[in-house]
Amino acid sequence: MASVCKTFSRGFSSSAIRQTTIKHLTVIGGGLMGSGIAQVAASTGHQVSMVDQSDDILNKSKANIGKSLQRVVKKKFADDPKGGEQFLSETMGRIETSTSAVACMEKTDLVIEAIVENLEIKQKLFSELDAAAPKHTIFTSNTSSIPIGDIASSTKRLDRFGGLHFFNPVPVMKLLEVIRIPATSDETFNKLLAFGKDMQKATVNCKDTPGFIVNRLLVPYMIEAVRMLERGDASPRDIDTAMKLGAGYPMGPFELSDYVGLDTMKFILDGWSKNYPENPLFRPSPMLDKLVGEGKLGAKSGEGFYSYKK
Ligand SMILES: CCCCCCCC(=O)CC(=O)SCCNC(=O)CCNC(=O)[C@H](O)C(C)(C)COP(=O)(O)OP(=O)(O)OC[C@H]1O[C@@H](n2cnc3c(N)ncnc32)[C@H](O)[C@@H]1OP(=O)(O)O
Ligand SMILES: NC(=O)C1=CN([C@@H]2O[C@H](COP(=O)(O)OP(=O)(O)OC[C@H]3O[C@@H](n4cnc5c(N)ncnc54)[C@H](O)[C@@H]3O)[C@@H](O)[C@H]2O)C=CC1
Repeated sequence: MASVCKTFSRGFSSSAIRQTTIKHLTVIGGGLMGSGIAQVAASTGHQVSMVDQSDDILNKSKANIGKSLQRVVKKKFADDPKGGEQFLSETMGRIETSTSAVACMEKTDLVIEAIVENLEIKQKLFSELDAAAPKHTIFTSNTSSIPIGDIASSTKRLDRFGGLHFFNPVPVMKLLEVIRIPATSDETFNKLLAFGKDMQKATVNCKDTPGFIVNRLLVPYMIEAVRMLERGDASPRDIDTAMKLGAGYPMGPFELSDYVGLDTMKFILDGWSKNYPENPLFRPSPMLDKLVGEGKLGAKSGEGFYSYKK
């Protein structure tokens, strides 16, 4: 049943017709991506359960969502502070937190998984959820690089499995890649596309190919920048300046690497170099391995290619 819902997300109209019957979703992982997905889902009228491994992490995730919403409110409600307060409290009120994904399954229409980029851990999670979730519940992963089919193979609901790949920062980036595996039913795929519209994202249809569309092009570009640094051809600052001023990118490749997380970059590269050893674009990077080994994961850890310590 279509219903009218007020939405306030950045850059879009303030009211929209709801496209889907997805009312409740469970976002698993409250990190960089999960918290952004939970925020946008709640601000577009969905009830959200956000799951992570501890209450400590979840409290930080909620605090980050609060900060990000303040930025939205500052802009959208510049002349209406009361409306801004109401929007903030209503949005936060739609997000509940839990340390048990299984416990959230009973009431959920859609699962979006945004945990660590590791196939075995994702498969273990989904096989547990498959046993607990109602029949109609659709499962999706926000993976950057792992084949959706490999993750889905841990469940018995291949027709109700797909990929929803958001971009960082989720409240700002307008794109959503919607991925289908051969077994995804038309009904599921159409529901995912409609959900993307409800989230006020522009959707593109993707096959389950490595990196889908964006990362198949972006990962080789970012790793080539690291290899340029490894060869001593130019400094991170000069490479970043060159790509921003010479190619119009909002961030240079080193700023973006620190922003997405060097651990995530390494997980992607390790997976692809193992699966496609013949492709030189995907071979490991000693510099990336060293930084991650030293715990330098980018902005989130205070240091990566650049330092963020105050
Ligand atoms: C080898 C492996 C590599 C791949 C790894 C996998 C990654 C993936 O799977 C897929 C990805 O996500 S790839 C990353 C995609 N994201 C990008 O490329 C971001 C590039 N950067 C930007 O767009 C801007 O610098 C950015 C928007 C971030 C910041 O913009 P500015 O520099 O202009 O800074 P601000 O003036 O602070 O922000 C501009 C407007 O955006 C609002 N904003 C920023 N962050 C926000 C946030 N977290 N929440 C809410 N609002 C936010 C900010 O308020 C401002 O708004 P306006 O005042 O309206 O302009
Ligand atoms: N960082 C980025 O720019 C992007 C990342 N992605 C993908 O999104 C996923 C998450 O990435 P990030 O948010 O960057 O990672 P992150 O490291 O910021 O957050 C991951 C969260 O998952 C939690 N977690 C790990 N195992 C869990 C489990 N079994 N149950 C519940 N929670 C668990 C962790 O405690 C952590 O809070 C990955 O698959 C990544 O490839 C997709 C698009 C962009």
